[in-house]
Amino acid sequence: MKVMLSGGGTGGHIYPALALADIIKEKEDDAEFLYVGSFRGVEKNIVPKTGMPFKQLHVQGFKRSLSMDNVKTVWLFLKAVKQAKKMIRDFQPDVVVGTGGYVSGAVLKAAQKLHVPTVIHEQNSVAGVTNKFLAKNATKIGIAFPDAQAFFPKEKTELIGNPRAQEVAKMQSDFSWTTYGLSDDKKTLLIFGGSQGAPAINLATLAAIPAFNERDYQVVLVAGPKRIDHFMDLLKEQGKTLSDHVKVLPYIENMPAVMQKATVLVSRAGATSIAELTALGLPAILVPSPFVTGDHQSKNAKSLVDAGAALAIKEPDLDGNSLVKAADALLQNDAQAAAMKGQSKQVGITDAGDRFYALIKSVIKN
Ligand SMILES: CC(=O)N[C@H]1[C@@H](OP(=O)(O)OP(=O)(O)OC[C@H]2O[C@@H](n3ccc(=O)[nH]c3=O)[C@H](O)[C@@H]2O)O[C@H](CO)[C@@H](O)[C@@H]1O
Repeated sequence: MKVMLSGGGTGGHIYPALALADIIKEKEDDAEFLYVGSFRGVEKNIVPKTGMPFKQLHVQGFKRSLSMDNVKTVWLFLKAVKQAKKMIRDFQPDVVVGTGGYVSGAVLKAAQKLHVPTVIHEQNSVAGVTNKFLAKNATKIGIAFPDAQAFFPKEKTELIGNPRAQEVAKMQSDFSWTTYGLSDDKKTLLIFGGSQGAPAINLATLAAIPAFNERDYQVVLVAGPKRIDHFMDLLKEQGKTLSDHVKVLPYIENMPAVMQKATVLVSRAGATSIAELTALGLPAILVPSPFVTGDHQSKNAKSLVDAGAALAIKEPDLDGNSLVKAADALLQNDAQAAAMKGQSKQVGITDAGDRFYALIKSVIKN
């Protein structure tokens, strides 16, 4: 099987594509892949490290206001479609899979024009702009939340979950907290704000540091590669220090392995993070980002809160006190954490990768 993958911009679009590739490789060891990403998104840092062949296109997003930049966006898009067509003719994929982000718009549009089967994956409960644009001509559409069905033609849409969930659920983690100078015998609160870190979560954690320094559980904040320096500057300015059991990191490469060893998670309500934490049944405190299309993170979070699988704190209500209160509620109350774990597992779709693979197989012409 020859599969062209495209998804870009943020980790939430990239990791599902990579998880799908791993599942295909497990089933067909002669499978071939080509990943097409953008020059701007984080895929340029993530994909080459996997050893997968990687090509890039220049694309950019639309501005919401009237702007000359939008003329450039259209011009870049048309140019990218042309270049993508050449990549498709050279690689001759059996199927082209798009997991969201502007670059996947150009790549799948090119495939649709060349009559190559296309499958799109929507990770959120609210469909993204690119997937809505591609849906009409897509061969099949895989969704991760039942609510997303409303955005797509019913006859070609299937609830498959997020393949990253299966990857995380199956992984045998040999990660040890000693990697970060912590103990494997203590409970650990892992805090991260999506793949890029979140200022509001970082600031609340900063305010909570004196309390966390006093707790008997460990705390790890992943501040984000571009945000950690600012966090450390503020920490110094405020005259605060980190105790031995509180750590701040820029990014965690092997997040699925690390998540397996966490006790409670504080996270944005990005689709991939949710797929991962429900696959593990990890009790979570979700802080939905208010800055995303259609407020989809609040809807993602609500579906978990309604199921008793997570707590949520709205960003305006998030501060040091509310963060510590929610963390204590789960880390100092084993019964509540255990109940949430059970509910979270109920929500997770841990065979999402197998379902995605079946969907891909169903569109390939023999
Ligand atoms: C701000 C924004 O537009 N966010 C969107 C983006 O999420 P974004 O990419 O920020 O977040 P997601 O929660 O979907 O995914 C984050 C991914 O990054 C990984 N990770 C994170 C931190 C780290 O240190 N290491 C690491 O590997 C997580 O394990 C996860 O796999 O795409 C998602 C999927 O369409 C959407 O639901 C989000 O609303």
